[in-house]
Amino acid sequence: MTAMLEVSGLKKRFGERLLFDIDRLVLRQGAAYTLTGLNGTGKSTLLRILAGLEPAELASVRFLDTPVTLAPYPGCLRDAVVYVHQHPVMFSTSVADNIAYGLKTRGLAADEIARRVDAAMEWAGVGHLRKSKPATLSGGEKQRVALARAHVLEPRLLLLDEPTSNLDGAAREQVIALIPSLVADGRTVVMACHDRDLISLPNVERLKLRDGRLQARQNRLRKVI
Ligand SMILES: Nc1ncnc2c1ncn2[C@@H]1O[C@H](COP(=O)(O)OP(=O)(O)OP(=O)(O)O)[C@@H](O)[C@H]1O
Repeated sequence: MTAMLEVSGLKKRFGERLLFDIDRLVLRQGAAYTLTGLNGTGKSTLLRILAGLEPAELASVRFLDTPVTLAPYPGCLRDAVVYVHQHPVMFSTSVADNIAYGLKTRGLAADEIARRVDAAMEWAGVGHLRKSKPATLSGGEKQRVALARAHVLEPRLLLLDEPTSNLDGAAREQVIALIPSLVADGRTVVMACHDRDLISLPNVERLKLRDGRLQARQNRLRKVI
């Protein structure tokens, strides 16, 4: 499978503290990964670095085999990588407006935006919330709207920070059920999480941050990368 993102020599420090030192990380096209590790090991920080939102020391970064910089990504890649925050911030207008926002900033035609927003809301099961104010949504509904808002942009790489945290029961299951379809169409998905059900989803590989290093686990094989 072709590499989507290849990062070498990634070090993150906060002041004197070296949070992690990753020799090499390769995320393949159309692959899904969970990023696990104890609290404070740096999962959110790593996602933010990969999203181009947080500076770090990097020896090299390649996106679809082209050398790029992170923080910031070049303009052409800003649309290709989407980060979904653990507690998504939304405009106080309506659910539909929030999902449409990114498409409007890209200058798409109004009928194309309407078509894509409808499809994304249906995909996430939030069509009935079209006119609702985000402040009135439950945690599970808000997370599904955030996923619809990311999905509608058709990113190549999706970085999800604890997509099921603070959810339980049906709300959690509804979010988990959306993940496999995100990987369709050759997208790459990385989810920082502690959720056993996400970790054990079929065809999801596990990246684990431990003692400042990143370990890749595939089935019973484990190697330090
Ligand atoms: N801006 C910052 N300045 C200094 N330290 C920071 C900063 N941001 C994060 N840290 C520290 O870096 C460490 C990693 O934080 P991060 O949120 O990435 O961990 P995490 O693995 O996602 O944790 P959790 O599972 O609790 O969400 C923490 O000890 C945190 O306090």
